[in-house]
Amino acid sequence: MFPRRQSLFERQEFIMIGERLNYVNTPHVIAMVGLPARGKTYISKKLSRYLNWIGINTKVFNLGEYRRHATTAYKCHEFFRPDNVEAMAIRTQCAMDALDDVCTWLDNGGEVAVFDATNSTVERRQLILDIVVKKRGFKLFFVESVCDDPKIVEQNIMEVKVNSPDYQSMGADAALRDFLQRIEHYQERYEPLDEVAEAELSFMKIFNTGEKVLVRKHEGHIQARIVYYLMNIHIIPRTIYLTRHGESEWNKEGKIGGDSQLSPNGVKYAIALANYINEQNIKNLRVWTSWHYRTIQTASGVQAPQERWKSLNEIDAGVCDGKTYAMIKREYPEQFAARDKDKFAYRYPRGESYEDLVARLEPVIMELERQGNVLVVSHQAVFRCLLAYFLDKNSEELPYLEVPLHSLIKLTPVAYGCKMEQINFPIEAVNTHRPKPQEPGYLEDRFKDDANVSVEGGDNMNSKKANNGDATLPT
Ligand SMILES: O=P(O)(O)OC[C@H]1O[C@@](CO)(OP(=O)(O)O)[C@@H](O)[C@@H]1O
Repeated sequence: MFPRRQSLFERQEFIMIGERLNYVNTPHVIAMVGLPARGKTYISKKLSRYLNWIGINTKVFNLGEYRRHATTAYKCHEFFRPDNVEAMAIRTQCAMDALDDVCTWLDNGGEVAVFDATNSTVERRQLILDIVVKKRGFKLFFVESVCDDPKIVEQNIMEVKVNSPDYQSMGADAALRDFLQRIEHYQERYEPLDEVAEAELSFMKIFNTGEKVLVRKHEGHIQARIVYYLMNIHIIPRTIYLTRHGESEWNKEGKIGGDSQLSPNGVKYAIALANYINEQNIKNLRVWTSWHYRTIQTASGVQAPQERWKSLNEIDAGVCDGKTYAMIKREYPEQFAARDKDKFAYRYPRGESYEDLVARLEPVIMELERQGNVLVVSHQAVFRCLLAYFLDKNSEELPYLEVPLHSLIKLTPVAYGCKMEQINFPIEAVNTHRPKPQEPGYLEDRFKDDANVSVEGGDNMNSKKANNGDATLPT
């Protein structure tokens, strides 16, 4: 019905699909290497979240969980002594079981399996190589985390290990002591990945959480992406602030897309936001906005260096740009129904899909990973994609995540994920969230018919008073 759009995004997606198809034929095992408390689980979970977000079906297999399932005898460091023959047999069996599950999962459509274990001896890595590559024909890439900074190791133990199921009924100090002894047992037999002795392996080594990185024999698109991603992440504490622009004139009218100005309430939000952020005195804050007028206007009072990102522009609604949902339903009923059926994959004619948007936002995520404190001022669909990355939401949930106007989202990295706080500013704004079909509100008047659309006031929109929330607003 609509002529095919020749955009950069389409070309990118074509390349990605091509590579994905190619890649699907050769599933990967990413095997972690390193002493306990070196951030292997952190890397595994984070990598898995990223790969799933870019559309590569990834799952983590954590050997500790297999061990806890197999026996309760691990509650003391003695279990991990290399000369504890009985325990060693259990540990080896657990590794075999986990690798079995890894292979079964990859046989059944999985694309990347992350094997989260110490894999700290040449012998164990050879075993993995035999099973994964020689017997099953999968690709194998090792990721070793090397850390000789006692402060980082102790911080890791206190943050995640003392609260692990291994130490449920033990005090923090006793757990720390026991865990340090456990590390010593591993240290006795630890053989770091060796370029010469293990010349046939593909791997990367990350020293002291990214201070230095060594990459050897990585091959193909997927390994290149993993290497690039892991080179960019850091663990320095920081906060990412996300906010949509203030309410725009088109938001009030229920129109999507465009480049309209802020409404009077939107201007109030811009002032309140700037006051709030400026009062916080956030260290080395950077501000990123899209190229749209409404985000630039919203961020204009924030005192910090500002950058404009075209990648942060709102989803391109193509032929539907400038229309209300009711108009789209009337003028393009098939398109409207198709979007409701699969909102993530649906691409607006001559526009974009949420899937396209994720691809467009990958460089933004990469740069956010590298940065310290950042305030991002962008749009509803863009933030759904970014939040799905940070909060590990799948592609079905993603297009329906709630990102109301006039609220500020604070994301702070914690142990294995992200803490999210939302500050709702008490400034009125329309509600632009369209619920899923069959959910309460789907058939609300504002989506049914546009006969009552008021160009001046947007009377058909459900005006929603933002709740007072936990905001401490400047006076
Ligand atoms: O994917 P849906 O739910 O339609 O939401 C995206 C829409 O949100 C809007 C508002 O309706 O974003 P925004 O105001 O943040 O720029 C539209 O411009 C955009 O098309």
